Amino acid sequence: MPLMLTIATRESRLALWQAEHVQQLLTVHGHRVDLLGMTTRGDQILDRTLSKVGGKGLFVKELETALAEGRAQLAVHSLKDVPMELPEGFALACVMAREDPRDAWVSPQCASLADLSAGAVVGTSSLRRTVLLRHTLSEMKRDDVRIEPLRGNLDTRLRKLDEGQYAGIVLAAAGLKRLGLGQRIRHIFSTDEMLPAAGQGALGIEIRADRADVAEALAPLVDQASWLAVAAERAVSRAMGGSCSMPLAAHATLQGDRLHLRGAWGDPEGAPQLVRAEAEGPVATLADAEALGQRVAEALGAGGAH
Ligand SMILES: NCc1[nH]cc(CCC(=O)O)c1CC(=O)O
Repeated sequence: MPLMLTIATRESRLALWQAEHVQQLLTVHGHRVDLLGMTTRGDQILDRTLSKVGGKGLFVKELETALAEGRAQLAVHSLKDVPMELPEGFALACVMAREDPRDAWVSPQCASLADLSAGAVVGTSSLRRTVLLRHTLSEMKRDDVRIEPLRGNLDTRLRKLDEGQYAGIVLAAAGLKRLGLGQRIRHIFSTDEMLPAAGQGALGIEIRADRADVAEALAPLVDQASWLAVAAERAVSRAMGGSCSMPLAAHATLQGDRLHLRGAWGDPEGAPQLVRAEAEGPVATLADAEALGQRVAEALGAGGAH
């Protein structure tokens, strides 16, 4: 049955692209879809790293209020920014086909980390990227390179790079590609070089748990392979008490019916070594995928991650 739907969305260029993408797909399926743009606390606070001001929830709370009040029926999220546990009454109703999950190196001067001059500054605020970069730079004997905070939406981050505040920055390839900025990518880190964040590159759609009709409308947009992979990744974060204040990477790939999941953890204040773990097995359901995530989390914990 065709529905009249409103998508609550943040107003960054990336969030709007993502909301419009879902709007288009639902329109093709016969629904009438409007957008409701809103500013979240996470968009307003730009001077502190997210882990210090309350983490991922900052980007979704206002959107959830709009769902609760019936001003909107869907919220489209970068799954990476969605807390592991949704509040009572909300559900993740759809995970869509994943974009490139990897991290990208963006730099006007340096084709790769190897080109960085002595004492160069690299920008990122993600604890995960920080510990993975420190690990790689330490292996390259490049402890002179400094990693400094970089916040703001994609355009802001690129502007800060272009103003010369950083020699290079690390961003999700997915966001750059979605906004047609793929030509700014100098190098895409392989998942061996830099293990992605749980959910990176995947879009998730949140609804009110009591809206079975909306869930049904979203069913054609679901990509089950992507959902299995991100369910396993998010289970690693969840089992580790995850928030974005955790220097944790988790990435899964599906081959046939077998999911291969890798996790990595680093101590932001400690040695540049990483704790790594992986698991592999057949998955038919989200619960199977989550059990694999649980195993990797336990192995990371046994290896010293906390
Ligand atoms: N934390 C911000 C954020 N959330 C999702 C993306 C990229 C798109 C995605 O992962 O789907 C980004 C930007 C970035 O990390 O460079």
